Amino acid sequence: MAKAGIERSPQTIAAARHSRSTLCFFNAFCENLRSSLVSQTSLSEFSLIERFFERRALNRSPNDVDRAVLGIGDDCALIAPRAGQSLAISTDMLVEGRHFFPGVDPHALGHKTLAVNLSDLAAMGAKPRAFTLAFALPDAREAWLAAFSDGLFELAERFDCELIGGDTTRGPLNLCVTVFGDVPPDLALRRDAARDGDDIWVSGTLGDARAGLGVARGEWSVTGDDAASDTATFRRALERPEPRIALGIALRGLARAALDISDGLAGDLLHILERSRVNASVDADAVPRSAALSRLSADVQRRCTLTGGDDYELCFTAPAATREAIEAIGAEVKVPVTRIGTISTLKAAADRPAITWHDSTGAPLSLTLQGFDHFNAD
Ligand SMILES: Nc1ncnc2c1ncn2[C@@H]1O[C@H](COP(=O)(O)OP(=O)(O)OP(=O)(O)O)[C@@H](O)[C@H]1O
Ligand SMILES: Cc1ncc(C[n+]2csc(CCOP(=O)(O)O)c2C)c(N)n1
Ligand SMILES: [Mg+2]
Repeated sequence: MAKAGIERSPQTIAAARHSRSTLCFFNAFCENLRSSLVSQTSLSEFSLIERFFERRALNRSPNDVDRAVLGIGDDCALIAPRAGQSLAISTDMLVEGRHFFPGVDPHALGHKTLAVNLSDLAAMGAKPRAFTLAFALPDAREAWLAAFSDGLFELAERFDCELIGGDTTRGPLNLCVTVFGDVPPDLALRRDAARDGDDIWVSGTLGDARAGLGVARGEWSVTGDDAASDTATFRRALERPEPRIALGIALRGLARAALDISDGLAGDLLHILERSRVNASVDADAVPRSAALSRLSADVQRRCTLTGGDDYELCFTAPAATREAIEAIGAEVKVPVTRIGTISTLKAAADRPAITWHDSTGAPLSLTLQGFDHFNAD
């Protein structure tokens, strides 16, 4: 919640102009201004914060008991932990060229910046409460900021998640959110809780976001009668993921381990296995996919569903005795849930946890799959 050192007062500017002794200061001020966040034709840093972020953050009832004790405007925000609950905290950063293409729709970017963070709360079974937003912008364009903040706050308001602070600076486009949520500590859906015999489930469908990335990069193309709507499906999945908050909360006390699939099923499921010290057997054909993805080649489907990142669906394990309850929850929160495999014990305590893949006939598949890795990325 630091503030960049930009001089704002017009009186200070005038005083500097009329004093030789302050000439150096005035030169420094001019230099500062040149390299500061805003050009003379656009917004100042603080009017930008006030107009596009602080005003909307305060657009809530002052009597709302869920609000922070102290929000935007001080050196720190203050939030009080709730009785019997832990604060779930997570940070995710989006960098232009790494997480999104230059020139992406700013409304979609605002949505995704918060959505990927809320998704981590969903994966813990936590209820969103507040967030901070730190960003670097190359320049302060009003239309861009208006669309970005609309996309951000439309999602924040849907999940009653309050913006309580942040940091604003000039630089290559980079957006970082920290989210805070509430979860009773003994009901949090942790990665280390999978047990022998658990079913492995995923929500929604997997692979559309990776299919959208492949289309945008020209790795494959979409053809046929449904080309326009399939392309729109993939693009929507890539740009506007839906955090599965209601599902995560409903799974408290039923699911054992959970995470959100940001780096691809193969890599992310392995995180559960490593934390829980167990193996998994997965039916690659059972992994749910959209009708649009089913129209791409079998190879592309497998690559997108098993290794594609950016889906933000939940992968969770649960005892077989909870199958009906989990189906009922999926119906209640209107998110399809699909069983794709089973957890088993390691053969020897020192073994590295692994996933064995098979097809719908049970025939083993020899797949070498890797999740998204920033330093070894696909
Ligand atoms: N620079 C860092 N310092 C400390 N902990 C980190 C750092 N980067 C990541 N972590 C921690 O490592 C763990 C895995 O991080 P990761 O970012 O892969 O989370 P994820 O939920 O698997 O993926 P995503 O980033 O897509 O949400 C988390 O507990 C995270 O807090
Ligand atoms: C332009 C562009 N290039 C690549 C991708 C794919 N991608 C980037 S980061 C990531 C995993 C989640 O990130 P993190 O682990 O940092 O949360 C994925 C799947 C994209 N969306 N846009
Ligand atoms: Mg996660």
